[in-house]
Amino acid sequence: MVTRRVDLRSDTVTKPTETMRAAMAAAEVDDDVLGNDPTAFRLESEMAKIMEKEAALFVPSGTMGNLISVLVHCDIRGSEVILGHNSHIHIYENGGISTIGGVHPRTVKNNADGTMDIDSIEASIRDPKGELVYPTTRLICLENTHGNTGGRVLSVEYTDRVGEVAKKYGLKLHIDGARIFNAAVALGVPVSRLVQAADSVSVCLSKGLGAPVGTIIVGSQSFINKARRLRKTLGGGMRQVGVLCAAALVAIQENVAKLESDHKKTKFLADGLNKVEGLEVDVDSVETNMIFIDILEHAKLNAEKLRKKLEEHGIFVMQESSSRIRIVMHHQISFKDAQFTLSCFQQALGGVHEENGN
Ligand SMILES: Cc1ncc(COP(=O)(O)O)c(C=O)c1O
Ligand SMILES: C[C@@H](O)[C@H](N)C(=O)O
Repeated sequence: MVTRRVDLRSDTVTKPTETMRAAMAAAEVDDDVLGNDPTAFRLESEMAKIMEKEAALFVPSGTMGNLISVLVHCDIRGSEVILGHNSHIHIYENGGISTIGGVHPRTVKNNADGTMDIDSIEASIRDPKGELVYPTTRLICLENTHGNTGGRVLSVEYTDRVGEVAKKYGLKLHIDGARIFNAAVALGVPVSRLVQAADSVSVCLSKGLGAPVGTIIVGSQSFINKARRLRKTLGGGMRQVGVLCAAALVAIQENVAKLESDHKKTKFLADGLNKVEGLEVDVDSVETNMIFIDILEHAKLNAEKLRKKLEEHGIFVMQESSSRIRIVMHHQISFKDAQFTLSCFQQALGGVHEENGN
């Protein structure tokens, strides 16, 4: 009977801490549709201040945060958004910006580091001379950290340069900042500086920050006023939402400081896994809390069998393909859990290969 559970499927799996549960139970609440739930107001004010934007809005999920942000910026029919071909908005949000919002996606190739080449972004902006036939480019979306490239960090300089392109062509810039705090901690910069060029940011509270639910979108007061109305249209207006916001306030107070340790545990595990027989990890690309593990041809087990074998020991990972597994670290994984996880991989696959072996 396995008693230990090491859940590395995602940083979305964390459970509310005791302090979060106490804060939820004691939360001061009111109807957030009819006015302002006082705890929601506190959270929104706190996040607007941290991100150095005029205003903020609590929404139920990162998907809704991105959808609302894109739809506010692209509120005219025939709008087009430039985004990464490997971005969360393009791949994991059911095409909501198009199916619900009628916004046309124009994808630009994501590089291995999560960026899109600036000249490719610029070349993808529609020429106004063709407005009779072309969609109209209105928005550029970045994602920081970038999930599908393994939690890669976009730099301040890169973000500022994309912001300059947006300004040059009269476009808006949205950042899917589901893990923006991980990026800021990895860079050692204030999160407000990292998003300075953005007109809007969607910040997940329910990922590395460890809140049970929710996302905050930040931007100008005018943007947030429109976002609040769209949130209601989408059914995201909630009543005594302070119960959830109270946990998010605790998450911000307690867990931002733990992100650096999450990254260290991730790096330790990546280093160790790269030495396991039959596995390959691009350790240099591990910058935050994610690891993509490639299962080599000659490995004793394929991804499916390895995932099942690990589950026998209470270790849960995300299978990305027949030959790739993803691990996401979070504050409820201890360093000992990371060591235990490594030993289970070693045991399942037959030990450690030489440093520069297969
Ligand atoms: C980069 C990124 N953006 C957005 C989301 C959507 O967040 P949610 O699952 O809360 O809808 C996720 C989900 O984990 C994500 O990884
Ligand atoms: C899979 C994806 O939707 C989720 N955001 C995660 O990273 O776990």
